[in-house]
Amino acid sequence: MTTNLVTIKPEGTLREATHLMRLNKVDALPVVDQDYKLLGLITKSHVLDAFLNNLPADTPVKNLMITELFTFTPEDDADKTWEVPVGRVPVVDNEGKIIGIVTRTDLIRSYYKELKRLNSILNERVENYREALKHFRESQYQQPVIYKSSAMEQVVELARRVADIDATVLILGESGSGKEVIATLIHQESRRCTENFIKINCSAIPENLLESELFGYEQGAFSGANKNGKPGLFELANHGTIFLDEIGDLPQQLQAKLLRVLQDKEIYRLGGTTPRKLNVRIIAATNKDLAQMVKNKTFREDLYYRLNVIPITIPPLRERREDIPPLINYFLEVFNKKHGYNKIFAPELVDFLTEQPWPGNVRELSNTVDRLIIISRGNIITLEDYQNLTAPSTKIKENHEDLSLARRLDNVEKSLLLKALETYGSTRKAAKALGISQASFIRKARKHGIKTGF
Ligand SMILES: Nc1ncnc2c1ncn2[C@@H]1O[C@H](COP(=O)(O)OP(=O)(O)OP(=O)(O)O)[C@@H](O)[C@H]1O
Repeated sequence: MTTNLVTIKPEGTLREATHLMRLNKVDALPVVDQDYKLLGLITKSHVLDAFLNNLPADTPVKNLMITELFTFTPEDDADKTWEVPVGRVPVVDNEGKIIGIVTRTDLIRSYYKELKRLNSILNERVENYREALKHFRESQYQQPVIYKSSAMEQVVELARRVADIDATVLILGESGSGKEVIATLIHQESRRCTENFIKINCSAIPENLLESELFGYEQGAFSGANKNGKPGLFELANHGTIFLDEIGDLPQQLQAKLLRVLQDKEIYRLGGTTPRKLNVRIIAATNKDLAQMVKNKTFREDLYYRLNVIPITIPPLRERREDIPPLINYFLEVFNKKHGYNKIFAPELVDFLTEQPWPGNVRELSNTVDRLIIISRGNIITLEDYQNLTAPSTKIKENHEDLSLARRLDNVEKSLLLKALETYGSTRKAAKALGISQASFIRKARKHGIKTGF
């Protein structure tokens, strides 16, 4: 309601009323006595009628005002304004004194304000749900943890034990050894399992986008940003778990921010000044030697200790070869279903893969099973199928007596480079797996005509 009232006394004249209405841009004036008791109301149409009827300008308003008024008390619901047949309703206290006036314009203005406020809350909510749903769908495909070795049994047992202690977990292990699988297990076995499990690969997102991805941004934080602002992954993980994969690749500036989140349990969106309280369980993972990175000063020591509350180390597959046969069976089931086959491994191939030093990790084994299902002709996948897959060029050429040792070594080198690149997806990781520098990997790849993107 409007409390800043312009009123007129009953003795006030038509001239004064016209002047007051024009000056204050109002369409009506409450007529009050010296104690501000409401006596009546004079409106623009009364004034117009008076002049049309040639009433003199000094006629007192008490002669024209309406006295049969709709009024409200301060406790009345403003919505009642829509129920009365007039556009403005004076508000009076229990002594009959006027304390304000409610007009339909007032109502529309306040509805408009409220609508804008609700709209922005709604937009923020919708954005939150949309993002959460996206991540939820991505994590829909849940898979079991397959193992037989006692080494993995210990890992799984520890993961289950810490699942319900809300402490931060740091999972260490080579690339493709199953760190994400264990992180998922921890979330699923924890009290937070009905909430979001948000995964983020810190090395997969460009450094300049990572901060807004993690912490979100307020509206207008930067050009090109969503105009309603955007929640970060931490907010989406609220009450649930966030899995920070490849934490060793987190840029230094964000290491400081993450440390603050861990300490204060709140975040600031980019461009924001109000903190948002968070209740998120953090699981981090890396294939890097974080302790060494701390020594080299490329990873903050304080953050390392905050993350390393419960370390879980996953041994590489070559150190737990008993897991290979059940993993093969599991991947056969998955990929047979995917490709519509019903193939099996010949027992000697399973023995061969279990006995020979397996060069990769679980991811490579999974890729190998997938490809063997696709390329093998029969329903039984044989050792020969595997040899054809892993070193086709060397195998064929071995039959040619005229190949020199240098050529043969070249062929082996080429197929190793190709396989590493295919398995690890980047020259950096492939080079690391082969124990050579990235520059040397790229040089060798060029020599063999392998495209690396450089
Ligand atoms: N014990 C397991 N049982 C079933 N599948 C597994 C197991 N371990 C790993 N995998 C599968 O192997 C692949 C690699 O596992 P995962 O992504 O968990 O490895 P990672 O250590 O997180 O890898 P990166 O360091 O590259 O992120 C995935 O497809 C995963 O489903």
